[in-house]
Amino acid sequence: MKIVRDIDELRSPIKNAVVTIGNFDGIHLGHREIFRRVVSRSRQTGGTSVVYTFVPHPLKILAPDRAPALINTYAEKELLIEASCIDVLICAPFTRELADLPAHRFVRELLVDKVGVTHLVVGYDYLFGKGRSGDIHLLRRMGEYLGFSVEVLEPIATGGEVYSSTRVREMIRQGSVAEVVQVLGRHYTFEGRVVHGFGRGSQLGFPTANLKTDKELMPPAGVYAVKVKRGDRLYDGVMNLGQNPTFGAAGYFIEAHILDFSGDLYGNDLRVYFVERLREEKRFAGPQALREAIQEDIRKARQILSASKIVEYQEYLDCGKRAGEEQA
Ligand SMILES: Cc1cc2nc3c(=O)[nH]c(=O)nc-3n(C[C@H](O)[C@H](O)[C@H](O)COP(=O)(O)O)c2cc1C
Ligand SMILES: Nc1ncnc2c1ncn2[C@@H]1O[C@H](COP(=O)(O)OP(=O)(O)O)[C@@H](O)[C@H]1O
Repeated sequence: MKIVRDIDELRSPIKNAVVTIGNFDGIHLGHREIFRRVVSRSRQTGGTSVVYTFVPHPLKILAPDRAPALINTYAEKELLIEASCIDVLICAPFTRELADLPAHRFVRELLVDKVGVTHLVVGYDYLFGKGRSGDIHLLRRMGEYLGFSVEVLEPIATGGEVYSSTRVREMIRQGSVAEVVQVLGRHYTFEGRVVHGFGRGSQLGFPTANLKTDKELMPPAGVYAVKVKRGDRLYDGVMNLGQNPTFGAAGYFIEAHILDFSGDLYGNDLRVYFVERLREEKRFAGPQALREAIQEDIRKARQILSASKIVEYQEYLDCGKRAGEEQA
């Protein structure tokens, strides 16, 4: 996948560009259906599939107070879009000037003149341009005289509820990490680097890798059954998010105990996949009561994890095979 970080890098329009535009935070199953349409159309017409998105998320510039915690880091978003078999990702800087560009100028000057759109795929409620005044009617009208077609996707739902980034955020905030798989099509995950904690874990008998991450949206405090990826290996684990109230600690810690593992992890990058929430974080009477609770957490986690298979980014990266299926 080619990544364009500045629209002016595009010296000439992209050949037969089949484009979708949006923020795509979460890359949930609704987003993936949009990408699937873009890829399938570009393959039918010998064109180029293009995702046009913005960095940072527009609300971080326009209304930082209302900007939500992002589901994906920008690095994860790139990986997931690549894994959706897109040819070109435009990650354009979102600036005040861009926000002030009237919708019709955005279409003519950027989408048509710069990107070279021939077919545009958008969701039913897509709004864009200054004051969000551009909508699918404007796109269709402009498409007629500027020579591109517009495909509008109806809302895609599961269990009577439309897939949306807002719904994913609500589920994660509630700790519904098992249920969110139905909306994301994969497990909720983040990456972190192992840093030093207080050195209590080993004394407890359960050393924990304390993680530092730039992930914005995390599930609430509590204990979770997780899978932990280190290099190419995937381990079962238990994770605690919270303040470690048993030790009266102040702060917020993200820590994983990896089952059946011993070794030094400091400085390693680990990717954690949330599989199921086990319980709330509690204040125990002392280390012995906490130790017993962790033993019970591990027992439950083993049961859950032995029966669960996680879906990883790499498993989406099957573009050649999917192209074959579509032709068949
Ligand atoms: C599975 C698991 C469950 C935990 N549950 C709690 C809890 O309910 N309450 C609490 O105070 N600490 C809990 N902890 C966190 C321990 O207090 C923490 O791992 C210990 O203080 C080690 O901290 P350190 O990494 O800074 O040395 C849990 C840890 C694990 C691995
Ligand atoms: N099974 C394991 N799971 C997590 N970390 C482990 C494990 N075995 C060894 N370690 C190592 O032990 C360290 C954690 O020990 P701990 O006593 O909890 O110290 P800290 O307070 O620095 O986290 C981890 O960062 C890692 O390097």
